[in-house]
Amino acid sequence: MSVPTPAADLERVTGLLRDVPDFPSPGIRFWDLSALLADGGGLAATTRLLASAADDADVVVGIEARGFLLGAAVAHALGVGVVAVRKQGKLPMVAATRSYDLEYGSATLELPAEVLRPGARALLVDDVLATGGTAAAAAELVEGAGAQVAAVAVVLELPALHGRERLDGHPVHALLAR
Ligand SMILES: O=P(O)(O)OC[C@H]1O[C@H](OP(=O)(O)OP(=O)(O)O)[C@H](O)[C@@H]1O
Ligand SMILES: Nc1ncnc2[nH]cnc12
Repeated sequence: MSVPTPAADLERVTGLLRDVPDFPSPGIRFWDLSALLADGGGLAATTRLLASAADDADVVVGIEARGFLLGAAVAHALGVGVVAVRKQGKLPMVAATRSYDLEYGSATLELPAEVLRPGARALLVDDVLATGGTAAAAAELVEGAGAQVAAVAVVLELPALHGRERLDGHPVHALLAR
């Protein structure tokens, strides 16, 4: 069977994206990838499209929690490993910590110690880029460890929240914008 075209992949991703009003708080339009991740063809299409953001990356960094699912799939597709950037308090050995605000609260991310090689080209993967607080914190953690951000790849960008502007010119590869 032939590999679907990027246009066919994008159509499949678009058709499986859901939005939910007033979650997790009133006024937030929440983009839910559950149906996309649960669909084998949809997950494969998403993985191919995200992996094309930086096919020369030598590690993927997946951001908790939804970025873990996508990050591991993208890493497997690229034949590289995945580093899980976690919410505070989950890792036994921590290289560095960054706090940030997002659309509906604040959070703290941690990079595991001794797994990101200095000089590595890291592809950051997450589901949504909204205010950019999460991706910017992850990028700072990566760079603080002496690695480079090859690109930030997300399924969905919310351009009204200007997340891209917080990413210091790092290439952003968003499959869709809403
Ligand atoms: O661009 P930002 O405004 O920072 O928002 C984007 C982040 O928000 C969501 O994660 P959330 O913190 O809700 O965590 P979860 O994936 O663990 O549910 C999403 O998965 C991104 O990581
Ligand atoms: N509106 C939204 N939908 C899903 N994830 C998000 N992360 C931040 N804002 C979001």
